[in-house]
Amino acid sequence: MREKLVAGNWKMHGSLAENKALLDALVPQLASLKGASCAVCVPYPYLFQAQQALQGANVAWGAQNLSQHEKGAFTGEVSASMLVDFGCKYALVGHSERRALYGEDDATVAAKFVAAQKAGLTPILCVGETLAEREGNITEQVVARQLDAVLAVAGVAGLAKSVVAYEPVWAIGTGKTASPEQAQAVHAFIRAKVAEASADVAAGLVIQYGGSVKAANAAQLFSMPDIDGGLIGGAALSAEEFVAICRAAQ
Ligand SMILES: O=C[C@H](O)COP(=O)(O)O
Repeated sequence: MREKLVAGNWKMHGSLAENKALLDALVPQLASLKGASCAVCVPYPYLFQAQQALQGANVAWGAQNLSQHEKGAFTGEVSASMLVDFGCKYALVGHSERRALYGEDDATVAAKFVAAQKAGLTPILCVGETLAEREGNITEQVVARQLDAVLAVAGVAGLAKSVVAYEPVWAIGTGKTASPEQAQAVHAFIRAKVAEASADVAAGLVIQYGGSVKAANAAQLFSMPDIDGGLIGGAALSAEEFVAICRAAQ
Protein backbone atom coordinates (compact mmCIF):
# COMPACT_ATOMS: atom_id res chain seq x y z
CA MET A 1 0.00 0.00 0.00
CA ARG A 2 1.42 3.36 -1.00
CA GLU A 3 1.48 6.16 1.57
CA LYS A 4 0.53 9.54 0.16
CA LEU A 5 3.13 12.31 0.30
CA VAL A 6 2.33 16.01 0.35
CA ALA A 7 5.35 18.23 -0.30
CA GLY A 8 5.35 22.01 -0.24
CA ASN A 9 7.53 23.77 -2.79
CA TRP A 10 8.09 27.23 -1.40
CA LYS A 11 9.82 28.34 -4.64
CA MET A 12 11.62 31.70 -4.19
CA HIS A 13 9.47 32.89 -1.29
CA GLY A 14 10.09 33.46 2.39
CA SER A 15 12.30 35.23 4.89
CA LEU A 16 13.68 34.12 8.24
CA ALA A 17 10.72 35.73 10.00
CA GLU A 18 8.05 34.45 7.60
CA ASN A 19 9.50 30.94 7.60
CA LYS A 20 9.59 30.87 11.39
CA ALA A 21 5.92 31.74 11.60
CA LEU A 22 5.03 29.11 8.98
CA LEU A 23 7.18 26.32 10.45
CA ASP A 24 6.09 27.10 14.01
CA ALA A 25 2.49 26.66 12.86
CA LEU A 26 3.12 23.49 10.82
CA VAL A 27 5.02 21.50 13.45
CA PRO A 28 2.27 21.14 16.07
CA GLN A 29 -0.56 20.92 13.56
CA LEU A 30 1.08 18.16 11.54
CA ALA A 31 2.31 16.21 14.58
CA SER A 32 -0.79 14.04 14.48
CA LEU A 33 -0.73 13.38 10.70
CA LYS A 34 -1.09 9.62 10.24
CA GLY A 35 -1.13 7.41 7.16
CA ALA A 36 0.44 10.14 5.03
CA SER A 37 3.78 11.96 4.99
CA CYS A 38 4.61 15.58 4.44
CA ALA A 39 7.63 17.71 3.62
CA VAL A 40 8.66 21.22 2.70
CA CYS A 41 11.18 22.08 -0.02
CA VAL A 42 12.71 25.40 0.95
CA PRO A 43 15.19 27.81 -0.70
CA TYR A 44 18.83 26.84 -0.08
CA PRO A 45 19.64 29.62 2.43
CA TYR A 46 16.83 28.43 4.69
CA LEU A 47 17.81 24.76 4.86
CA PHE A 48 19.57 25.29 8.18
CA GLN A 49 16.50 27.04 9.55
CA ALA A 50 14.29 24.17 8.35
CA GLN A 51 16.67 21.63 9.88
CA GLN A 52 16.60 23.42 13.23
CA ALA A 53 12.84 23.84 13.25
CA LEU A 54 11.87 20.41 11.92
CA GLN A 55 14.35 18.05 13.58
CA GLY A 56 12.27 15.39 15.31
CA ALA A 57 9.01 16.76 13.90
CA ASN A 58 6.60 14.96 11.60
CA VAL A 59 7.62 17.15 8.66
CA ALA A 60 10.58 16.28 6.43
CA TRP A 61 12.45 18.87 4.41
CA GLY A 62 14.31 19.12 1.16
CA ALA A 63 15.68 21.37 -1.55
CA GLN A 64 14.21 22.58 -4.82
CA ASN A 65 17.22 21.81 -6.99
CA LEU A 66 20.78 20.52 -6.83
CA SER A 67 23.86 20.29 -8.99
CA GLN A 68 24.47 17.19 -11.07
CA HIS A 69 28.15 17.45 -10.11
CA GLU A 70 29.64 16.09 -6.90
CA LYS A 71 32.02 18.99 -6.25
CA GLY A 72 34.34 21.37 -8.04
CA ALA A 73 34.52 24.69 -9.81
CA PHE A 74 30.80 25.25 -10.31
CA THR A 75 30.22 28.74 -8.95
CA GLY A 76 26.81 29.24 -7.45
CA GLU A 77 25.89 25.57 -7.45
CA VAL A 78 24.92 23.35 -4.50
CA SER A 79 25.83 19.66 -4.35
CA ALA A 80 23.77 16.73 -3.14
CA SER A 81 26.17 16.05 -0.26
CA MET A 82 25.69 19.65 0.94
CA LEU A 83 21.95 19.02 1.07
CA VAL A 84 22.59 15.87 3.07
CA ASP A 85 24.70 17.95 5.50
CA PHE A 86 21.56 19.96 6.20
CA GLY A 87 19.43 16.89 6.83
CA CYS A 88 17.46 17.01 3.57
CA LYS A 89 15.43 13.96 2.72
CA TYR A 90 14.18 15.17 -0.67
CA ALA A 91 15.38 17.17 -3.66
CA LEU A 92 13.11 18.29 -6.46
CA VAL A 93 14.57 17.58 -9.88
CA GLY A 94 13.31 18.79 -13.21
CA HIS A 95 10.67 21.19 -11.95
CA SER A 96 9.11 22.79 -15.02
CA GLU A 97 10.40 26.20 -13.92
CA ARG A 98 13.95 24.80 -13.99
CA ARG A 99 13.31 23.21 -17.37
CA ALA A 100 11.71 26.31 -18.91
CA LEU A 101 13.60 29.18 -17.26
CA TYR A 102 17.03 27.63 -16.69
CA GLY A 103 17.33 25.41 -19.73
CA GLU A 104 17.46 22.10 -17.90
CA ASP A 105 17.04 19.40 -20.52
CA ASP A 106 16.07 15.78 -19.94
CA ALA A 107 19.71 14.65 -19.74
CA THR A 108 20.57 17.27 -17.11
CA VAL A 109 17.50 16.37 -15.07
CA ALA A 110 18.45 12.69 -15.26
CA ALA A 111 22.00 13.50 -14.10
CA LYS A 112 20.61 15.47 -11.16
CA PHE A 113 18.32 12.56 -10.30
CA VAL A 114 21.30 10.21 -10.16
CA ALA A 115 23.41 12.68 -8.17
CA ALA A 116 20.64 13.05 -5.59
CA GLN A 117 20.25 9.30 -5.17
CA LYS A 118 23.98 8.69 -5.00
CA ALA A 119 24.13 10.97 -1.95
CA GLY A 120 21.16 9.26 -0.29
CA LEU A 121 18.48 11.80 -1.13
CA THR A 122 15.07 10.87 -2.50
CA PRO A 123 14.59 12.74 -5.76
CA ILE A 124 11.13 14.05 -6.57
CA LEU A 125 11.16 13.89 -10.36
CA CYS A 126 8.83 16.48 -11.90
CA VAL A 127 7.29 15.75 -15.29
CA GLY A 128 4.50 17.38 -17.23
CA GLU A 129 3.39 18.92 -20.47
CA THR A 130 2.86 22.51 -21.54
CA LEU A 131 -0.50 23.79 -22.74
CA ALA A 132 0.66 23.65 -26.37
CA GLU A 133 1.75 20.04 -25.89
CA ARG A 134 -1.60 19.10 -24.33
CA GLU A 135 -3.47 20.83 -27.13
CA GLY A 136 -1.23 19.03 -29.61
CA ASN A 137 -2.27 15.72 -28.02
CA ILE A 138 1.30 14.82 -27.13
CA THR A 139 0.98 14.81 -23.32
CA GLU A 140 1.83 11.10 -23.07
CA GLN A 141 4.72 11.43 -25.50
CA VAL A 142 6.23 14.27 -23.48
CA VAL A 143 5.83 12.56 -20.12
CA ALA A 144 7.18 9.29 -21.56
CA ARG A 145 10.24 11.10 -22.93
CA GLN A 146 10.91 12.76 -19.56
CA LEU A 147 10.59 9.42 -17.74
CA ASP A 148 12.65 7.52 -20.30
CA ALA A 149 15.57 9.91 -19.85
CA VAL A 150 15.70 9.00 -16.16
CA LEU A 151 15.04 5.29 -16.71
CA ALA A 152 17.93 5.22 -19.18
CA VAL A 153 20.48 6.30 -16.58
CA ALA A 154 18.94 5.25 -13.26
CA GLY A 155 17.06 2.15 -14.36
CA VAL A 156 13.77 1.06 -12.89
CA ALA A 157 15.61 0.25 -9.65
CA GLY A 158 16.46 3.96 -9.41
CA LEU A 159 12.87 4.93 -9.93
CA ALA A 160 11.91 2.61 -7.08
CA LYS A 161 13.72 4.92 -4.65
CA SER A 162 12.14 8.11 -5.92
CA VAL A 163 8.91 10.03 -6.10
CA VAL A 164 7.38 11.25 -9.36
CA ALA A 165 5.39 14.47 -9.49
CA TYR A 166 3.08 14.99 -12.46
CA GLU A 167 2.70 18.73 -12.93
CA PRO A 168 0.93 19.94 -16.05
CA VAL A 169 2.71 23.21 -16.74
CA TRP A 170 -0.56 24.94 -17.68
CA ALA A 171 -1.91 24.26 -14.18
CA ILE A 172 1.05 25.65 -12.23
CA GLY A 173 0.30 28.89 -10.44
CA THR A 174 -2.58 29.58 -12.83
CA GLY A 175 -5.52 28.56 -10.68
CA LYS A 176 -6.41 26.08 -13.47
CA THR A 177 -6.25 22.70 -11.77
CA ALA A 178 -6.34 19.61 -13.94
CA SER A 179 -9.61 17.85 -13.25
CA PRO A 180 -9.22 14.74 -11.10
CA GLU A 181 -10.03 12.67 -14.21
CA GLN A 182 -7.47 14.49 -16.38
CA ALA A 183 -4.78 14.05 -13.74
CA GLN A 184 -5.74 10.43 -13.05
CA ALA A 185 -5.41 9.58 -16.75
CA VAL A 186 -1.80 10.79 -16.85
CA HIS A 187 -0.96 9.20 -13.49
CA ALA A 188 -2.30 5.88 -14.76
CA PHE A 189 -0.23 6.31 -17.92
CA ILE A 190 2.92 6.93 -15.85
CA ARG A 191 2.27 3.88 -13.68
CA ALA A 192 1.58 1.70 -16.72
CA LYS A 193 4.77 2.92 -18.35
CA VAL A 194 6.84 2.06 -15.28
CA ALA A 195 5.04 -1.30 -15.10
CA GLU A 196 6.48 -2.17 -18.50
CA ALA A 197 9.85 -2.28 -16.71
CA SER A 198 8.66 -3.58 -13.33
CA ALA A 199 5.14 -4.20 -12.09
CA ASP A 200 6.38 -4.14 -8.48
CA VAL A 201 8.11 -0.79 -8.82
CA ALA A 202 5.05 0.65 -10.57
CA ALA A 203 2.74 -0.57 -7.81
CA GLY A 204 4.88 1.01 -5.10
CA LEU A 205 5.72 4.27 -6.89
CA VAL A 206 4.37 7.41 -5.26
CA ILE A 207 3.08 9.73 -8.00
CA GLN A 208 2.12 13.18 -6.76
CA TYR A 209 -0.04 15.67 -8.61
CA GLY A 210 0.99 19.33 -8.71
CA GLY A 211 -0.70 22.38 -10.18
CA SER A 212 -2.99 24.73 -8.28
CA VAL A 213 -3.75 22.21 -5.52
CA LYS A 214 -5.64 23.88 -2.69
CA ALA A 215 -7.48 22.77 0.44
CA ALA A 216 -10.69 23.06 -1.58
CA ASN A 217 -9.72 20.58 -4.32
CA ALA A 218 -7.15 18.32 -2.61
CA ALA A 219 -9.50 15.63 -1.32
CA GLN A 220 -11.08 15.09 -4.73
CA LEU A 221 -7.71 14.84 -6.46
CA PHE A 222 -6.27 12.55 -3.79
CA SER A 223 -9.26 10.22 -4.01
CA MET A 224 -8.20 9.11 -7.50
CA PRO A 225 -6.58 5.66 -7.50
CA ASP A 226 -3.21 6.69 -8.94
CA ILE A 227 -2.81 10.09 -7.27
CA ASP A 228 -0.60 9.66 -4.22
CA GLY A 229 -0.54 13.14 -2.76
CA GLY A 230 0.59 16.47 -4.10
CA LEU A 231 3.42 18.87 -4.80
CA ILE A 232 2.08 22.17 -3.59
CA GLY A 233 3.29 25.62 -4.61
CA GLY A 234 1.32 28.71 -3.63
CA ALA A 235 -0.90 26.98 -1.07
CA ALA A 236 2.18 25.69 0.80
CA LEU A 237 2.91 29.25 1.94
CA SER A 238 -0.20 29.26 4.11
CA ALA A 239 -0.11 27.02 7.19
CA GLU A 240 -3.88 26.71 7.19
CA GLU A 241 -4.02 25.63 3.53
CA PHE A 242 -1.01 23.33 3.70
CA VAL A 243 -2.22 21.56 6.85
CA ALA A 244 -5.66 21.06 5.31
CA ILE A 245 -4.09 19.61 2.15
CA CYS A 246 -1.93 17.24 4.25
CA ARG A 247 -5.02 16.12 6.15
CA ALA A 248 -6.82 15.45 2.87
CA ALA A 249 -4.07 12.91 2.11
CA GLN A 250 -4.75 10.88 5.28
O1 LIG B 1 5.93 22.67 -7.34
C1 LIG B 1 4.76 23.07 -7.27
C2 LIG B 1 4.02 23.38 -8.46
O2 LIG B 1 4.76 24.13 -9.36
C3 LIG B 1 2.62 23.85 -8.25
O3 LIG B 1 2.55 25.21 -7.95
P1 LIG B 1 1.11 25.84 -7.58
O4 LIG B 1 0.53 24.97 -6.51
O5 LIG B 1 1.41 27.22 -7.11
O6 LIG B 1 0.30 25.79 -8.84
